[in-house]
Amino acid sequence: MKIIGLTGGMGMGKTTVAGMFRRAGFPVFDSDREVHRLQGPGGRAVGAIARLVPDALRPGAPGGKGDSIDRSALRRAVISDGSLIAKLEAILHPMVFASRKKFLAACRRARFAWVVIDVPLLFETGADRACDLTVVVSAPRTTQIRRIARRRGMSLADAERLIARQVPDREKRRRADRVIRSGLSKTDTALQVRRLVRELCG
Ligand SMILES: CC(C)(COP(=O)(O)OP(=O)(O)OC[C@H]1O[C@@H](n2cnc3c(N)ncnc32)[C@H](O)[C@@H]1O)[C@@H](O)C(=O)NCCC(=O)NCCS
Ligand SMILES: Nc1ncnc2c1ncn2[C@@H]1O[C@H](COP(=O)(O)OP(=O)(O)OP(=O)(O)O)[C@@H](O)[C@H]1O
Repeated sequence: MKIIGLTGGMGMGKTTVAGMFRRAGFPVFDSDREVHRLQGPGGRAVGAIARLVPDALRPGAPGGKGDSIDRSALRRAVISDGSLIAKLEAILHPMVFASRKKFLAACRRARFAWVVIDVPLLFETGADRACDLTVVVSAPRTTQIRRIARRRGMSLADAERLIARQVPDREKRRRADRVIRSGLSKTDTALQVRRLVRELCG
């Protein structure tokens, strides 16, 4: 089984491209979604994160799945305390890694030829070393900023801080085996994905 490592800066269109791979029949592991699950009701990271940022604890409803993390409160805390993101990553990354390992083992058992792991910090965490092909989704900076601005709940200044923790787009493009350009229409992006899928699967 071969692994495609999919990455891209915030707002570049990674999740959209991952969806295109999924529709083409590839199993996809979505790291952001896994983080959200770990922070969601009864999630495994809730206790440790709540000890770090007590204000982010959202008590569960009676009879519900349990406590969860208020992501907006967590985002605000991350933004006001520069040392917090590294502590948060230290809690979450080993958990995400363990889930990814399980996902890959299940895909291997099911005899998939190719799978996709969608990892925002693919190069930053060294996850690229486990991949057979790395793909970066990239758009011009102005397009990236416009897309982030459109998303509710995150100001441009907040986005800039997370982007600053990411390997710059130019460096990602240099390191990746393939670049999917997402600066034009989604139809154009889908065409590039289709071309790559055809090349990989014959
Ligand atoms: C910072 C948090 C609270 C922001 O939550 P929010 O709901 O606003 O955003 P979401 O989780 O959907 O992430 C959106 C994008 O932000 C960027 N991003 C998220 N975490 C990080 C990080 N630690 N470093 C750089 N960029 C990041 C990525 O491009 C990601 O795709 C949250 O992302 C988080 O808990 N991050 C720490 C875990 C982590 O490192 N995640 C990255 C994938 S493993
Ligand atoms: N050609 C395109 N290819 C991909 N996404 C596009 C394109 N045109 C517009 N978009 C839009 O860009 C926005 C960001 O895309 P998406 O959520 O897939 O990015 P992302 O890289 O996963 O972002 P983040 O890292 O912040 O979670 C979405 O609203 C998506 O619909």
